[in-house]
Amino acid sequence: MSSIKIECVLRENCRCGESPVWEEASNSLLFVDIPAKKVCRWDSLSKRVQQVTVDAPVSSVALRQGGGYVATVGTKFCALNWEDQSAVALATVDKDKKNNRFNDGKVDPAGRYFAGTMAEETAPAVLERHQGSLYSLFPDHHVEKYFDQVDISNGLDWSLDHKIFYYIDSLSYSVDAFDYDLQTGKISNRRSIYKLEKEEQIPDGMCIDAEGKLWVACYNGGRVIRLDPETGKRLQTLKLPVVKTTSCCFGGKDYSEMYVTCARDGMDPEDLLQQPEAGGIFKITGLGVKGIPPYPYAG
Ligand SMILES: O=C(O)[C@H](O)[C@@H](O)[C@H](O)[C@H](O)CO
Ligand SMILES: [Zn+2]
Repeated sequence: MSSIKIECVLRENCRCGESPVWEEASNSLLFVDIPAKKVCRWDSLSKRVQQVTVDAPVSSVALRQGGGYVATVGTKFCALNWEDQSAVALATVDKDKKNNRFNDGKVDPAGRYFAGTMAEETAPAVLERHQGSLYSLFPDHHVEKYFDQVDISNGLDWSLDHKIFYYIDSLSYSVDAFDYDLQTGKISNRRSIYKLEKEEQIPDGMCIDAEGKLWVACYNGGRVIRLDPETGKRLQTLKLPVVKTTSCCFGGKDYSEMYVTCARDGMDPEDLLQQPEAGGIFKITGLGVKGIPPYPYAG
């Protein structure tokens, strides 16, 4: 039995930290602060943070093949150039929905950038329902839409054999699976693989580990849970000293560490006193299981 250690490695005071992504080439963790319109890069060796500010809420960031990054900014899929701090639109979605923005996004094993949308929140988890959709940006920059009627498009990842796509629409309180066709990027046969228990609260970001199990950050639940998608059973619960845990990824040496983002927005002054690390970046070691490298966008 390994001994699990959970520490706040960066007190960043993110309003809503999200989309942690490990960049092996720079030993860095990328993440965003959605309402602060910031993409951050934390160098795990120097412990320094760099940031790029964009002109709209930025909900996800991903690596790009050939260098640089892609990000979802407002309702745009963008190419992000770190050196000149520019974000250039590659495609726009939900043009008829002025109150929408993108939320979580991630690249599939074939290099397509998947991301879903939602109506802007008036408070955490308070928003006009059924306004979101799930999309992907193909390497040739065309966009495909999968479905609409989404409340809060959130965590996503693919099984290790690339045959299943896992997806969370937060207000369904369910982790869902689809059959996945990697060749075409098509999804089918939606089903629920896990329903959250009441105390687990709202399912948010998610990632898969090298054993094919899913790790789901529970917003308001102050925890990350490990699920077996085959049996539908919860295998493990990691409790954090902050309640608004938003997402997780593996990183560090051989992807043996887990990084967790969280939010401050929606907390009252008393909560903030009790959770001074809210909005920080947490590192979890000693899990005894590794993750897999993130896939880069192929366009
Ligand atoms: O982190 C995200 O994915 C959203 O953008 C957040 O706003 C929370 O998920 C939401 O508030 C909880 O439901
Ligand atoms: Zn999220």
